[in-house]
Amino acid sequence: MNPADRTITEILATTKVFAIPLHDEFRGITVREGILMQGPAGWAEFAPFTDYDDHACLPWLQAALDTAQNPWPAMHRTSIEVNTTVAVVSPDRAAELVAASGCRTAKVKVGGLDGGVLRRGIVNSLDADAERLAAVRDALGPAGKIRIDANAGWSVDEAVRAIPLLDAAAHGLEYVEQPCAGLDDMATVRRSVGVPIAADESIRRAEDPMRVVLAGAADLAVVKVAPLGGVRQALRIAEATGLPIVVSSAVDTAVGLAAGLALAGALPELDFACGLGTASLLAGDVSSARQMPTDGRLPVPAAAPQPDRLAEFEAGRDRTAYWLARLQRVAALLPAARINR
Ligand SMILES: O=C(O)CCC(=O)c1ccccc1C(=O)O
Ligand SMILES: [Mg+2]
Repeated sequence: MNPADRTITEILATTKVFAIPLHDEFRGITVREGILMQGPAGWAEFAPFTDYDDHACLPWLQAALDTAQNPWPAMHRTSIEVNTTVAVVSPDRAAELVAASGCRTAKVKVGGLDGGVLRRGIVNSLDADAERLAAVRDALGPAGKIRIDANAGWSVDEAVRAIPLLDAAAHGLEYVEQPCAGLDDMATVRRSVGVPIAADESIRRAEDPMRVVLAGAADLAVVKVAPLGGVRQALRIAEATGLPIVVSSAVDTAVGLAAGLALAGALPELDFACGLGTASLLAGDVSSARQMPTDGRLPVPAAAPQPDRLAEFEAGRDRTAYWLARLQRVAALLPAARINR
């Protein structure tokens, strides 16, 4: 075994499986689960959603191994402005969460769905979305910014109808994240509405993120460390798009959020608040060094924190077995040159 492969084997032997309850259901989940692992550069998180197949989990593992093995790249700033993230909750709850966050930007889930799962019946939920947005505007005040995320839940017609309506309800939207699934549909919506469009799933699940740019599908790119294969890889992709970047979390623990903050810190330009204010979605965390925004900002970390609270959130026997088996299957997919030379 060469030294790099030996380190990978050693890192994969340090795994701890966590399970943390969420305050409100998000993306159809109520408990966030995943694996932490430790390498020479520190702790790293591997927590692909359970609906991802093994192949789709590969970049998530490469990202974790990269974090465990290598220090962050050079930083261009010391703190990051973040949005608070509002799940599909009641208007009162949305206002309460936004007010408590201290953030000046809120990202609100819309489209009657909360995550990548398509759920039709948008006609019934549009009113609820509008009411939630009005409540968030009240809580933020006129100077605050509101962005919405439809998680690809709309057809072109639905998006073109919903966006002006929600823009009015929010008294102005900063942008709409992933209104539709397809690149051509995104481009059509982008040409048809007066609100900027951000691509998330179109970047994160794509074979080639550059197709978003070629299709004219977005004004901004949402970039997440884990699905793009690590901080360095995400940095390369972000720069290649030439678009303004919003670094976002996958509802990570303090360990995963540190990698997102490192990416945000390393970007040469960063003009929009990032989606890294997600710690408050979790009912607890693996580390006492939680990434909770102060005045809407988070510090850029020197390294991922120690998971000194892990014992409180250690997963049970069955879920631990599930995650370790999953990790083993995904590790077997690592490029051969890296694992058994
Ligand atoms: O961007 C944010 O504010 C939080 C991250 C977020 O919304 C998210 C978290 C997990 C999975 C998907 C998404 C998403 O942006 O669609
Ligand atoms: Mg999104």
